[in-house]
Amino acid sequence: MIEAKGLKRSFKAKGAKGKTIDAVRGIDLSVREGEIVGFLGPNGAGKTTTLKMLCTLLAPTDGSATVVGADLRRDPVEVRRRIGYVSQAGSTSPEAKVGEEIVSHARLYGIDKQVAIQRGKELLTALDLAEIWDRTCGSLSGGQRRRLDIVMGLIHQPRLVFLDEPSTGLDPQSRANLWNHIRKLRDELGTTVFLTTHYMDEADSLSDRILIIDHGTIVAEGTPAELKKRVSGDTITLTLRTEADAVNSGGIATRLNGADAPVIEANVVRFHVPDGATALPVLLGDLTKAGIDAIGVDVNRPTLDDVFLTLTGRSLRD
Ligand SMILES: Nc1ncnc2c1ncn2[C@@H]1O[C@H](COP(=O)(O)OP(=O)(O)OP(=O)(O)O)[C@@H](O)[C@H]1O
Repeated sequence: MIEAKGLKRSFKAKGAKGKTIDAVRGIDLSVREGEIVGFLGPNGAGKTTTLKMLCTLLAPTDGSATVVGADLRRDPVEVRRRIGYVSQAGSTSPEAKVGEEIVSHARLYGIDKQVAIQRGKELLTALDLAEIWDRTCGSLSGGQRRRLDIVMGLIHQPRLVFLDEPSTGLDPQSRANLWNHIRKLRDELGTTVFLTTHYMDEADSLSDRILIIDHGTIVAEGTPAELKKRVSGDTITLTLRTEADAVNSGGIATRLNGADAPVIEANVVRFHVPDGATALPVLLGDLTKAGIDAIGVDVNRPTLDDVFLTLTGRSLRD
């Protein structure tokens, strides 16, 4: 669906003569049919610039790409026909009726009015919006409007859709609902989805594969589970009855396969193991054998923020 090599985009910095900002510094990326790929990075990392290049809205300074089989530089018109693009700002005007917006948008792609009405109604139903055809766009909730934006982006049946920060501004319930609908689109229509986000929970729960971008460069890629495995493993936190038990437990913990040096604070012991789920029964067995009674145990899996922190030394939240 996407094959990009050395994509680069620089901007002239305002006010500073001759100075340039390297927003995207030569990235390679590849997206397979049917995948949901999340492009995750902090503000200013280069996500929107990359997306706009792939959607033909911004010319690359260097590099090349094929998008749904069409060459980005030589055949941008064909790329545009084959993709859907849902911008952060959305594409509906508040006073227009939903049905009219859908039909006039479809007409831009040369779609016959009757076909547009039929497809529009099917897509609205698929996104749980069956009843809104005659409503004005401005009367919809934030979550409904985002889903309507997606309907507009899909009206010409693209095989690949780009979503720029799809859930920005939505409450937690509407975000989770939107994610379910995006997954359903992929499952039922087979639409490939490429989305940008700076929310790690969005990337984590929605993406089959994540590309992490920082300062215009892709710093890691993989499934959410693969990326988290790159962090020093799971954290086990043991709470014991006494400080002496904590010291003894620390000694037992170091004998676990792949465990790092434990940090002991009063009656709490904290350390990392490659896989908490397999280490825990062994640890609890060893503690029982030593006559030590743990009063609390927690296993925490790394988050994508831990991944970003390990890779860049900064938090995604900063
Ligand atoms: N038209 C422009 N002129 C000058 N600089 C720009 C322009 N567009 C983007 N930049 C700069 O390029 C860098 C990357 O911006 P971009 O919008 O791609 O980041 P982003 O990861 O999408 O961030 P956000 O999450 O805030 O949307 C930033 O430093 C930004 O200030």
